[in-house]
Amino acid sequence: MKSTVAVFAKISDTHKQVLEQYFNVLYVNHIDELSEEKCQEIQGVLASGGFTLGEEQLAKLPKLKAASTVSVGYDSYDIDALTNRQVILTHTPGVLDETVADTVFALMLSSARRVVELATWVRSGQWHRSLSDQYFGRDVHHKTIGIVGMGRIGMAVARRAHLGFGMPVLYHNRHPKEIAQEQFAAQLVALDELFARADFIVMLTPLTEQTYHLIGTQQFEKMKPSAVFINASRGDVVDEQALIDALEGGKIAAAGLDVFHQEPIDPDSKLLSMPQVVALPHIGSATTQTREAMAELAVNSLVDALVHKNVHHCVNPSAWSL
Ligand SMILES: NC(=O)C1=CN([C@@H]2O[C@H](COP(=O)(O)OP(=O)(O)OC[C@H]3O[C@@H](n4cnc5c(N)ncnc54)[C@H](OP(=O)(O)O)[C@@H]3O)[C@@H](O)[C@H]2O)C=CC1
Ligand SMILES: O=CC(=O)O
Repeated sequence: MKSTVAVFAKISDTHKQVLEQYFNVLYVNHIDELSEEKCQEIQGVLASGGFTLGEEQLAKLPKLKAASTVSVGYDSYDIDALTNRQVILTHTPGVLDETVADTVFALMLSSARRVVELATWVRSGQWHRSLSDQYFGRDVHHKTIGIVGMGRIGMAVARRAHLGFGMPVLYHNRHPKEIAQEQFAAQLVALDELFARADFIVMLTPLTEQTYHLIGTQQFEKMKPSAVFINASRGDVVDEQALIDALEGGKIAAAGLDVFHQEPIDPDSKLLSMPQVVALPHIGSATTQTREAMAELAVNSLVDALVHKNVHHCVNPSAWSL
């Protein structure tokens, strides 16, 4: 008999067909849409990053064995609660690295060269003569990049920076990443040193108890006034009010942000009124190809876990009991 899975993520018909081959599939927007009876049947969940799965939701899903998120970050999933309940969580590392690195470079280039600000200026009919120096931007090539979180995506950013843009690479991790040293001459430095030396600072750590508000006033105070801050990790890795203060006070030159404390961001946020801020709606991995590859991986991991009793890309393998 087929087991039942609930799908909270938006997936294509191809991926729906794969799931339907193996499972009774319930497509839902929110867990509250499911009757108590239906919840009792659910053994698997497929959801997006940002989906909340903790004690409260687990209490409603007594038969849950596996959850699969169409994201690499899993900070909205309570791993201890899942592991205590012997529910495995799988995610989608690797397949999105190059696309997210492209987004990071889009943020670096657009905030340094004032692309959004000046494109808006052209559209509003203000381009009457050649540009005066008050609108000039800053170079990206050959400037120093500082990557906080030299993991899979950090490496893809470092490759672009080193090979494509001739940028010296600094990074900060808890552990040295020798391959980054060998391939990109990347130098491991303390967080404060990275903030003091880099012209472009790129946040790429996961959000954890350790990285919550890792960046605040103390780090922004260390930055060069000409430096640009990029966040493509999670909003809460940064104290957002401290970032606003640093931008307003001219302590840093600009920011390129794909992630925020609150998503979607409040349209009245001060960040959105600052011309030196480029704000994107959390689109790091949002290309058709990459989102398809992520969904495929997430669907296959769920099938593997529940049907073939194999576990791939699991963040809590100690929960494995299937
Ligand atoms: N904007 C977007 O759309 C996207 C955002 N993301 C975000 O990017 C994050 C990174 O993804 P990915 O590169 O695959 O993850 P990885 O696990 O490969 O890399 C994370 C890196 O962060 C470092 N790190 C972890 N904790 C700390 C800490 N306390 N201090 C300093 N460094 C730390 C790790 O090194 P070490 O263990 O040595 O400290 C590791 O090198 C995701 O978790 C997600 O939040 C991912 C995809 C898209
Ligand atoms: O933010 C996106 C992810 O994959 O994590």
